[in-house]
Amino acid sequence: HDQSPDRVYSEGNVCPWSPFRLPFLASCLVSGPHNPTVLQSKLEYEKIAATENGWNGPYLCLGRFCVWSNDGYGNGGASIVTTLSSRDKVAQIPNRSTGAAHDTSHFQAVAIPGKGIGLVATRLIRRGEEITAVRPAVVAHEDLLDELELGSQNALLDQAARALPDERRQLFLAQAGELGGHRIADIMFTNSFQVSLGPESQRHFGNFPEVSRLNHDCRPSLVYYIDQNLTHRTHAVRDIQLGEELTISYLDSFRVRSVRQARARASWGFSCGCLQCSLPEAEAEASDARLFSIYQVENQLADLKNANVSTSTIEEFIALYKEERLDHKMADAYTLAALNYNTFGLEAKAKEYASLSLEQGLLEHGQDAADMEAMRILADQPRGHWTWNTRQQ
Ligand SMILES: C[S@@+](CC[C@H](N)C(=O)[O-])C[C@H]1O[C@@H](n2cnc3c(N)ncnc32)[C@H](O)[C@@H]1O
Repeated sequence: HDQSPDRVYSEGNVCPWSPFRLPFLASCLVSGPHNPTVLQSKLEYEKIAATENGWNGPYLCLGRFCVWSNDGYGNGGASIVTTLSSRDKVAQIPNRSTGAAHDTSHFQAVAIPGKGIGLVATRLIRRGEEITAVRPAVVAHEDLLDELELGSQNALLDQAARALPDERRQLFLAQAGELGGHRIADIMFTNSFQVSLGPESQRHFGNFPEVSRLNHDCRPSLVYYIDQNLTHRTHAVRDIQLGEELTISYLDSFRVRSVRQARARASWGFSCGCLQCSLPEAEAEASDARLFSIYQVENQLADLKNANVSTSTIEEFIALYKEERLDHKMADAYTLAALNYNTFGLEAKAKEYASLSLEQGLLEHGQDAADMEAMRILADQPRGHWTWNTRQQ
């Protein structure tokens, strides 16, 4: 079976169901009866078919999931495969957000030995710079995988790709696939990020073609988060030299090397050869041991009443993070340090680490992150925070 993008795209085995989109595929105008939707009533259809903030559709519904698309959304259009309630959430997001222009002048895509294509810096990039800010091309509800059989999942994803404007669809189809099989599903699984539209029941996969060329490193040069407007933002977490690769971490950075490598193989089909994974055996063992120590000390510090904690525990904790080169994970470490210093009534230290947490947190999580408010109080008025002087030195 030929799975080339062109073939999959032109198969036309699923026709747009919505009257808004019928002219979209010429073959569908003359094809036989095709109504795969499970919507029960005309009323239900009319409710669902209304255009919301540029979201047109549904083009196809299977189970409780439908496909909608919006040509004016974000970076050249997007399709969503989701439920009606999640569609409503997406429709509340403005089509464009400030600062979400995609400036590519500071990096370029090149072949990287053993990694396919990757992005490298075309100038010195300073820590803290925003590198990309892009909206998704395709967003798909995670529950598709549990609730629909494979053929239906693929039909919805095909329809989502088909409903994208031409240029956006070409960019989407140009992404790497690693796992083989159905081409669009492969693209989604190889290149997607977890996107939440609220509670767990609204977890989605988000595909952002402009950042799909970022390869993995266990100690990456960029951090990313996806904000409430579904904008995927990356920032440099350290200075990046001209010609150096821009990377993100696909994996849990706190796992030992063997686990990280097994997960990279299982999910993306590569053996991680990053600097941290390529350490000589003795150093790799020392790195694994440090990660275990971080886990233990973190548990101690998270209990703000733990009597065994001293200021040297906090110092040791921060030193372990730095030695382990966890530049991209410092926000939570600084938060814990600030809170613990405050429990000892050490005002200057509490302020210092709260400020560091705020600065790093903006890069890692954005300004809406959960701990930001507590850190703002601590950076400004440590004595006004409930943790002030609650523990004896
Ligand atoms: C999201 S894509 C990244 C861009 C991809 N290299 C490309 O050519 O489009 C993920 C795929 O890139 C490759 N990749 C990413 N990081 C890698 C690494 N550290 N070492 C080897 N291959 C890597 C794997 O093939 C993986 O499935």
